[in-house]
Order: sequence, then C-alpha cells, then structure tokens
Amino acid sequence: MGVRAPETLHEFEAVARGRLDPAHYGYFAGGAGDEVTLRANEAAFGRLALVPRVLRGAGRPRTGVTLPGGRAAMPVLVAPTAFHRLADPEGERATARAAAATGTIMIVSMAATVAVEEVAAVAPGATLWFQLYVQPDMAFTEAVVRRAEAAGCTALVVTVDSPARGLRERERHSGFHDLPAGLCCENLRDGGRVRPIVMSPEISWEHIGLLREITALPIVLKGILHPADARLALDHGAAALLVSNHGGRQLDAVPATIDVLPEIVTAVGGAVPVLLDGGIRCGTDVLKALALGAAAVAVGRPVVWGLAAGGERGAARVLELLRTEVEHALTLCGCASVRDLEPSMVRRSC
Ligand SMILES: Cc1cc2nc3c(=O)[nH]c(=O)nc-3n(C[C@H](O)[C@H](O)[C@H](O)COP(=O)(O)O)c2cc1C
Ligand SMILES: CC(C)CC(=O)C(=O)O
Repeated sequence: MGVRAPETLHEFEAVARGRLDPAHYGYFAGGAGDEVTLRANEAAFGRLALVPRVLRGAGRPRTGVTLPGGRAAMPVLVAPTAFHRLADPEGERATARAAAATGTIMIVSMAATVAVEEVAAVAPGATLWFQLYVQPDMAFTEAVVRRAEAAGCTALVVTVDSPARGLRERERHSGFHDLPAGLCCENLRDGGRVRPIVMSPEISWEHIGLLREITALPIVLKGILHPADARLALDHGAAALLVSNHGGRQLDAVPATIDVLPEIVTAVGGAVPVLLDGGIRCGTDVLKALALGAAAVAVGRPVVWGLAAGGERGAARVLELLRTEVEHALTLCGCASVRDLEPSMVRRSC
C-alpha cells in the first residue's frame, strides 16, 4: 500500500488510482454526462454542518443498527458495485470477508464477478443482501432470486433507477468497454451461457408486485428520488427505501441524495427505514445523513478503492476507518447511539 498506509478514504482513492488499469479506474470513478450529479453528491455534504449537543454523559456510543434484512455493527453498508475482480483477483470474495470482519452488510451486485453462492460460502460470517436488476424475462429473474435466497441472502435490493444505462463519457474516454476474457457476471449464468444484463424501460410497479409474490425476502427499492415514488413504494410492499442516484452514474443533473433525503423521509413518515448512498466519504457525512433521517447509509466507490489498494485488508480498513470515524463523531456530538441524532443537529453552513 505504498510508503505510508492511506488514512482517509480520499487517500485510498489516490493509491487505487495508481494501481488500477486507467480504463478500469475510469469505469469505477466516472459518472454520467458532465458528472454534475457525481460532484454534487460530495459537495452537498460539504454545505452541511453538524451542531453537537454537550454534557450529556452519553458514554461510549453504540454504532449498531437493525434493518429489515438483519443487524449491522455500524450504520454503513457496502453498496452494490459491479466487477470487483477488476480491482482485486479475489474480487467479491475479498469484499465479503471485509464486510464480515467489520460486522456490516454487503449488498452483492447482480453484476458481481464471483457467484453469490461462492461469496456466501467464503464469508460465512457476512450478512449479504442481493441487488437485482429486474429482467424482462421474469422466469429468469425468478431463477436469479432463487439463487440469492438459496445462498442465504437476507434482503433483495431492487435497483429502480436504470430503465436504461447512463451515458458515461469518462468511461468511454478511458477506454472501458467490457470485462476482459476470463471474467463475467457470474450471477447471470444460465445453463451454458452468460446472459447480458438487460436494462429495460418496460419495468414497472407491476414487476415489483410480481417480485413481492415470488419472494418472502424483504424488498429494498434502490434509486428512489421523488417523494411520490416513495409513497408508491410503500403501497407496493417495500420493506425499506434506498435514496440513491447510482453515484451520479445514471441521469446526470439529478439532485444530490442528501438534498432530497428530508423530503423522502417526510413522505415515508416512519413507515419503513430510509437508507441513502452517494458521496459518503467520512464519518461526519454518515452522521449528517442519519441526523436527517436515514436509518443507515451505503458506500460504493470507497470500498472499491480499498479493494484495489490492498485487497481484503484494504477494503476492511476502509470500513473500519468509517466505523471509527462514526464512533468518534458520535462521541463529539454527545450521542449514546445513532438514535440520538436528529434534524436540529444539522445546519446549512453556506
Ligand atoms: C463502479 C460502480 C459499479 C456499480 N454497480 C452497481 C450495480 O451493479 N448495481 C447497483 O444497483 N448499483 C451499482 N452502483 C451504484 C452504487 O450501488 C451506489 O449507488 C453508488 O456507488 C453510491 O455512490 P458512492 O460511490 O459515491 O458511494 C455502482 C457504482 C459504481 C461506482
Ligand atoms: C454492470 C453495470 C450494470 C453495473 C452498474 O450498475 C454500474 O456500473 O453503475
């Protein structure tokens, strides 16, 4: 990991960048269009300030959270990201072990380069959720869901922000086109072939209803940005929502996730937990999201940077850094647990 081990998530990115094939770095780092939303996700956290409470005698804070698909030792989950074997030969196996070591939940991407069964087998201590792009062929979708269930995944995270793939200029310019020979999306195997992931504009709420009938797993809808969709998600039996703009990789010019979180939390009215991802780069970002009503957050790129910088140990270090930072920030905010955070503790600073 270089002369001095990286000590912040931004340092992990710098090390990862130096190690990755530039085309792969472009794929992981890039966003859609002019990357307005990609930048906005991080910048919006920078415009918020935390206002601590004092003299509460809170003691050492508890960082754990309970969610529909299980408990996590910290309120930071591993967001689903594709193609981990581009970052490290062990790929998703390493990520899952890192998640298990820090006691958090890994959301395994449907586009993982290690099969979900194998990810579960090599990290028996990990709590895994499975991310799904509903495929127009519902029989195949059901087969994938069955694999996730049989592997022991405890929630289904259905990504709903991708009726088409985002237009990713940086990815194109960096020369990333496809997985190299020898790697494929192992969760898309179907007999002797590997199916391509279809992103279809025909997927609708009806498909969520069908999924609800197919599986007893809690369904988390990932990619909700509009309060009306948050209410529809409740009508369709979602067990949780994940406010996400796909890390700025789908429609450019959508708002930063932290800026829409309060509206979604209000729309949901406490009926189900609301999670958030996009632009979380340190412990105080986590606290800001939790104070504004998120039950937990997820990180995408930072885990990939950890993986590229130092394999399983690097990914574990990234998660551990976040856990330590969250605990420290909670202490300085006078909180005994994440439940003590509330909206009055966040201000717009400029
Ligand atoms: C390289 C990369 C691959 C991703 N692959 C998926 C995926 O397969 N499924 C999915 O639902 N989201 C995917 N995402 C989106 C992430 O789950 C998450 O929404 C986003 O990374 C959060 O932003 P952050 O990277 O700023 O933490 C991907 C994101 C990145 C950066
Ligand atoms: C392979 C892609 C479908 C994964 C993805 O969602 C992404 O790159 O953002």
